[in-house]
Amino acid sequence: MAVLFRLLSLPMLTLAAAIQWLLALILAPDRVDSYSHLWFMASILLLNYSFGIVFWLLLYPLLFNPLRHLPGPRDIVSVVARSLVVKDRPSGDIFLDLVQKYPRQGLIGLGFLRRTVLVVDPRLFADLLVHNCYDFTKPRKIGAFLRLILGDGLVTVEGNEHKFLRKNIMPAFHFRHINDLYPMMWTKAGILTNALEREIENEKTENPTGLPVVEINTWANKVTLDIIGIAGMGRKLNVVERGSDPLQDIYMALLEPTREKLIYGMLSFTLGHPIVRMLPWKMNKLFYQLTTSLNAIYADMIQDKRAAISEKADDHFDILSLLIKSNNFSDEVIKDQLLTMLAAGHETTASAFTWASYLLAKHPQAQVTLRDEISNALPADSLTNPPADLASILRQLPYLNGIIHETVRLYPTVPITRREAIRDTQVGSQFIPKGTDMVLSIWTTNRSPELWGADAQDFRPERWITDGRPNQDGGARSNYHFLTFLHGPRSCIGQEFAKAELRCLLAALVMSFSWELAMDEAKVLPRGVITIKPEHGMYLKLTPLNAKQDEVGDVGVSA
Ligand code: HEM
Repeated sequence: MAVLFRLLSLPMLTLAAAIQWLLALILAPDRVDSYSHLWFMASILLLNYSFGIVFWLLLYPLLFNPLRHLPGPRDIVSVVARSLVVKDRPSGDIFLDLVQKYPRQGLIGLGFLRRTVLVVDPRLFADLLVHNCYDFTKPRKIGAFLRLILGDGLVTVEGNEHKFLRKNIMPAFHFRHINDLYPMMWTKAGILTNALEREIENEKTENPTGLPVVEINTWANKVTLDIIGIAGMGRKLNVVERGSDPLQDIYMALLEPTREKLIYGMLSFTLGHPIVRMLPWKMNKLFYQLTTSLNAIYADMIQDKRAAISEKADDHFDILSLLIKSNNFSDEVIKDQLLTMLAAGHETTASAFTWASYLLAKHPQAQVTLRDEISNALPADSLTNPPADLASILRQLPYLNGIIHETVRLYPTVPITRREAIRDTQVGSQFIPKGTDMVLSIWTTNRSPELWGADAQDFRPERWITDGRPNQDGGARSNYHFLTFLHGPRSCIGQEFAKAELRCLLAALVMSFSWELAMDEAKVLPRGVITIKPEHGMYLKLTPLNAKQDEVGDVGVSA
């Protein structure tokens, strides 16, 4: 099949036309001379290309494609592209509709040419994500787009380069190391609640008759950036206290899900970014400027860190120190890892925190239950005076952990992922030819009634609790029914880090405020090119529970 693809590709058809023209010149020069050479060549090219078009658009999909028997829609604009720009409903729901339309299928074929496959049966995920993991890579067009923002970091590199990097970065995400980060995360959570109280006070002063309302997603981005700033680079960014930071401004501008950005992402995924980059479109300039600024900021940070390490003024165990001290990587490679860690490590968790606040606003009783659980487990002054075993207390709280897992089940920050087969391979008993685009809808799997039962779409933190203790599978029959962090060698390296952050942030928030939604619920729509966040922000009315707490001190990390 791979040979067929190569033989009938555009360059090969062009080469064949050139060879036919030469042969004609040698074998029948008189007949060729009776036409203009240009006209003759154009006719041969047209003939070859027409054959290519008939083959690829008709013969291949109907007679030769090994995926032709798969059930599924044969639309010209694939559902994958349409899902990015769908209006008024979550993009992931389009795949849920599809799975309902083609019930009990392991694989669903997509698009007219049947070059894309939606993997539905969780038993097949193991082949894609674990057993034959390195037979698949991120699709080239998507990889090129991701590289704009994430550089050649852990998310975008492939094969042996990926194995080597992952092994070297893994120690920063070790269980013990995450445990050591809890006090810092807790302090940052306290700083956030103080900042929120101040914002509410300011709003009350400025507008005494109005309702003090807070847009929580922006605050979530600030606090998670502060946390990854320390864990990733040993840097105190202090965005929550300072109100803004160039890094935060750049990430907001890059990842804010506007319609124009969604269309830009969709076109880059379908046509390829090199083509989109040639269009006279202000988005190209914007992306270029933002990513150039990011690269410059990280290059400076690496210089500073190298200087601190060589002066022995750095005893941190952050990701940047770890990579520099390993002596395995150039500054360029390290910069790309920072690009990846900072983006993958703050926006994702910020979004999960935002969705958890939303779900708790919609379910006031769950908020009360969580508050009771936290106040029974932690002393009242614990925001300023945390217990020594904070990490183990928070890790064992059933309702807190249930809320976190249920939130990321219903709102997986990365709702869809794709892979391209880089060689002929197999998923279950289905032969997958090289070049096939495999789609995994995390959103659909996590919300599937077949896998999670009739209440799959409901918010039920209790499904993550067994005999009063947190469980890890939500009562599902297989790990593969919960895909939020994926599985296997390309699973999320930061999942325990994210859960630790969410435990601290949610516990601190629920200890300090009660809250309700302060916007029209119809406007709460998850949207984004790579990760999802609320398209119109998340406005909450927060009511402080206690008198203002003492200012929370800063963490002992030097810049
Ligand atoms: C709720 C929060 C998070 C969610 C839902 C999430 C989800 C994911 C998913 C689905 C992937 C696989 C993407 C793919 O292959 O298509 C992934 C990979 C990754 N995540 Fe996360 N993530 C979260 C938080 C974090 C954090 C906090 C960090 C770092 C501090 C992080 C770092 C990474 C990295 C480096 C990869 C690439 C791993 C590899 O390919 O080896 N993530 N994440």
